[in-house]
Amino acid sequence: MTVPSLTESRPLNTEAPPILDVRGLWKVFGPKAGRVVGSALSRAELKEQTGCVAAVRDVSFSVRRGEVFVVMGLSGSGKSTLVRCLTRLIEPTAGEIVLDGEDIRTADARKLRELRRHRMAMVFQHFGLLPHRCVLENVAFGLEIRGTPKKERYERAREVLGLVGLTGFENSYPDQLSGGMQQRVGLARALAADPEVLLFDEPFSALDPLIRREMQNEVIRLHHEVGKTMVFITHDLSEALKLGDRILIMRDGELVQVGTPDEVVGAPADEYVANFVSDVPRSHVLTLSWVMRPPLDGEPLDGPELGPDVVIRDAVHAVLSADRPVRVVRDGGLLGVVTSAEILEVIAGGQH
Ligand SMILES: Nc1ncnc2c1ncn2[C@@H]1O[C@H](COP(=O)(O)OP(=O)(O)OP(=O)(O)O)[C@@H](O)[C@H]1O
Repeated sequence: MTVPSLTESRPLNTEAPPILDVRGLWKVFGPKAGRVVGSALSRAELKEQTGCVAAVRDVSFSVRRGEVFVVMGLSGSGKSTLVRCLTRLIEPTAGEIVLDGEDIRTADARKLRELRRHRMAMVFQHFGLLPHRCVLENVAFGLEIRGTPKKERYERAREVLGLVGLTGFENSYPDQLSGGMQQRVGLARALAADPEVLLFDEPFSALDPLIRREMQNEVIRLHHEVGKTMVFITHDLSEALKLGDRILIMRDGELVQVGTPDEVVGAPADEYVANFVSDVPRSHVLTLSWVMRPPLDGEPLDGPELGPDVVIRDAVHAVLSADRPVRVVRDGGLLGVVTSAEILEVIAGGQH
């Protein structure tokens, strides 16, 4: 598999308050859907006995402000349904959705429109651009609907086009642009409204691999630059590991695990996740905190220092070239030590 590039470890800000809280969310398609909520039957049994499909089953999670939160799972696992439920593009069958203190489930039509236009913008796989409008007008479209005066909305559109690297293409039409560029326009359009949360529904899966990687890097860069909260759907594990601060893994509508990339790879919740991550080179994802150990009696403690969030791959040279154990230190406190033995065990272990 493609190896995610995690040269810069990104310690998660666990202090950040949640911006989005989802509790006990269900979406059941089919007749008398409400009756299926709470059922312990498997998806297949439910389908057979009730004719209903439980696309999302009792899913709860919180997204922290400024986080890139990835929802990952195989086709049919319920990712799109889950994310569409967040803005009620699909009406949930049961559960709570709270955005920054506001209950989305009880929002009226006016509030919902405002929510979709201003607060949670979606970037779709198939761009959804207006073919007869130029790039500038496409990006300004959301602001136009919102009643923003022309001068102001064009100014904002130019600003976000600059952010996504499309300055100079304002007057082009969508069919004059490559897929990657069209998706940049989609991204700019979502950013133009300055939403609190950006939702991405498999935005890059129609792009060829090189462009896809370029767009992933673009998302990382934009995230550093604008610091937006992002909920990103993908079925691609390497994309999830590359982009996610945390990853929610779904199977058959259910949440299987939520964790940071190193948690998902280092401590898979079950066999399903373990199989998923079995091809990931552990040294590229696990951090020193996974391999450090307490110092032994008499072991020298004046070796070089590294932080616990440094990815093993990036620590290899420092650890192997040190003639003393590397001290793993946070805020001046010694957490443990790492020597060549621990590093080589991960590398020699290959996939395991
Ligand atoms: N409108 C609908 N009516 C009935 N069943 C539906 C409907 N929409 C989705 N489903 C079913 O719900 C389940 C979850 O679908 P969903 O599209 O959310 O999965 P996904 O993980 O996003 O898959 P993909 O990556 O293929 O889009 C699937 O079994 C799908 O067939």
